[in-house]
Amino acid sequence: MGSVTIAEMLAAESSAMADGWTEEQLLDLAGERLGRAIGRYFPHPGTVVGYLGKGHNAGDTLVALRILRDEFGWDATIRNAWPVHECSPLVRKKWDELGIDIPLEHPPSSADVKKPLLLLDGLLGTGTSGPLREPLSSLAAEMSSLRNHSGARIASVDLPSGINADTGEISPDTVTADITFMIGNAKHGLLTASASSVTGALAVVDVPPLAASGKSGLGIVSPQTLPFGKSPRPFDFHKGQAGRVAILAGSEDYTGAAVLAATGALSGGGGLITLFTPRSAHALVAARCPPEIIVRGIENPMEMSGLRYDSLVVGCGLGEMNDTWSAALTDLIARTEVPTVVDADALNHIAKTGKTAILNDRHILTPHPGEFARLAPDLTGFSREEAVVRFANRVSATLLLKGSRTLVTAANQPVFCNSTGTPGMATGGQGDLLTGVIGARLANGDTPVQAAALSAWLCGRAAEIALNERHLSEESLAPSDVSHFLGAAFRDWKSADR
Ligand SMILES: NC(=O)C1=CN([C@@H]2O[C@H](COP(=O)(O)OP(=O)(O)OC[C@H]3O[C@@H](n4cnc5c(N)ncnc54)[C@H](OP(=O)(O)O)[C@@H]3O)[C@@H](O)[C@H]2O)[C@@H](O)CC1
Ligand SMILES: Nc1ncnc2c1ncn2[C@@H]1O[C@H](COP(=O)(O)OP(=O)(O)O)[C@@H](O)[C@H]1O
Repeated sequence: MGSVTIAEMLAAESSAMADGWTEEQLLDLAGERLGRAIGRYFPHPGTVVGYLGKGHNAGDTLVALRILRDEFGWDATIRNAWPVHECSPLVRKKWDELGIDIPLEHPPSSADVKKPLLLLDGLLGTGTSGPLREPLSSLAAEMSSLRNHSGARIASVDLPSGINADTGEISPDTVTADITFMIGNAKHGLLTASASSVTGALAVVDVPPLAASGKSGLGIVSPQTLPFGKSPRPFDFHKGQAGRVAILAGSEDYTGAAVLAATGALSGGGGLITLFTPRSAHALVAARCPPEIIVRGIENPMEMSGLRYDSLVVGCGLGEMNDTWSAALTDLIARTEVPTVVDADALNHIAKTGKTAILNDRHILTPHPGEFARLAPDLTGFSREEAVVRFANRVSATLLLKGSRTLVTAANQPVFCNSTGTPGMATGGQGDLLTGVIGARLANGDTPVQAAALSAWLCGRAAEIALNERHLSEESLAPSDVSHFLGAAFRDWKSADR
């Protein structure tokens, strides 16, 4: 499903109203679902402060505050830009229903509130016109200061106040959110690369009467919008059906990359995982691998030919290769008959040898921006969205371009933006784990685009869940922590609980 423009969102609202929905029913439904989505995302209740403008975005926020207080145990309070009598009639009604008579007159003092402190940005929604004006810009600055100096987190309602939700253009005072809960549909401008610095992670709050399919070629990876990967395994399922994953990874210098890829394949649902690694690294890799992984030391990747597997993963931690390994790796990638994830040093190998002609629709390429620039130096002047489309069409492969807003596409397909993840993932090894998860999903029969999109979502979600553990922080989060929470991420995908 493509993301929507504001005009398409308003058309969806008109169509819902033509079907008999009232404005208030839509706002109540949106606000209640929003409140529950926030309550699940921030599972430890503390103090939540709703920052209110005067439009319906404030109305959604008021309803969500009620849900967070009554169903999730948060202390709820309000900071308002305008006196209640200047707000829209529906906002006044929702304010009454919340029953908070006295809003905060000063910024919440982090010393006096129950922690954690969560700020809901309900200053502006789709009724935004131009850059933030007073009194909203002062409240936006206050939120920013609380985030930067007092450990507050910010959840934006529908969009970060100050952004243009059609173009992604950011005005100077735009609120910087940790996560943005988009009401009903993903908003086109919020998926653009420039917007990710203020939206944070993204979530879609499912509001069925407002669901619309936009004309944009940009979609979002979320359980609300993608209809696969939700069914339980059949009761008589066996490991052969979960698939055999073969991984060619590691070297004396990079043993961990191989271990993480294998761990990703295991936690991602692979049935039988065999890790092939240079013989010189075998003892070290085997000692660090989970016991479920079969580890084979090889002298030459040609030893893998003729073996039976359902997906192949190549590249993590292979390092610099001699001529024999280079030639064999090219051969393995070119001749593969199963879906094959090409990552890290295998991508560098293709860039160095210029052999992009060996790529086809069986390949899933997973470059980070540096690797992508090496593969496609001529595309550096294009936006990320434009560059992935051009490159995927050029090589006919599936492409996952990593980043805070990871993109997934394939030849002649829409571009999907991942919605999960956190800056805590900026640590070496997160990509190796992801590669292994993709290998497992492919072995389970997902299409290349499904496997890449779901795996990016799962790794990002697992990282978010890990950060709710009190002993972890953005600074301390490691790929091995993320792997521990892949199971919880699968549960959230299946139940669309994020
Ligand atoms: N669409 C749907 O189906 C549903 C939508 N829903 C929700 O409603 C939200 C949209 O609500 P909305 O239309 O009331 O607009 P919203 O942004 O809250 O306020 C606009 C007010 O702000 C002001 N203002 C504008 N720009 C400004 C600026 N730069 N700086 C300062 N002030 C500025 C402007 O005041 P004015 O300038 O006109 O005096 C205007 O009065 C939407 O995002 C979603 O959350 C849900 O309830 C479910 C159904
Ligand atoms: N700020 C961020 N927000 C969300 N995801 C991130 C962020 N930074 C990194 N990631 C994710 O972490 C992974 C890093 O991969 P990569 O750079 O290949 O690491 P490595 O090669 O060291 O394993 C990618 O999946 C990327 O999308």
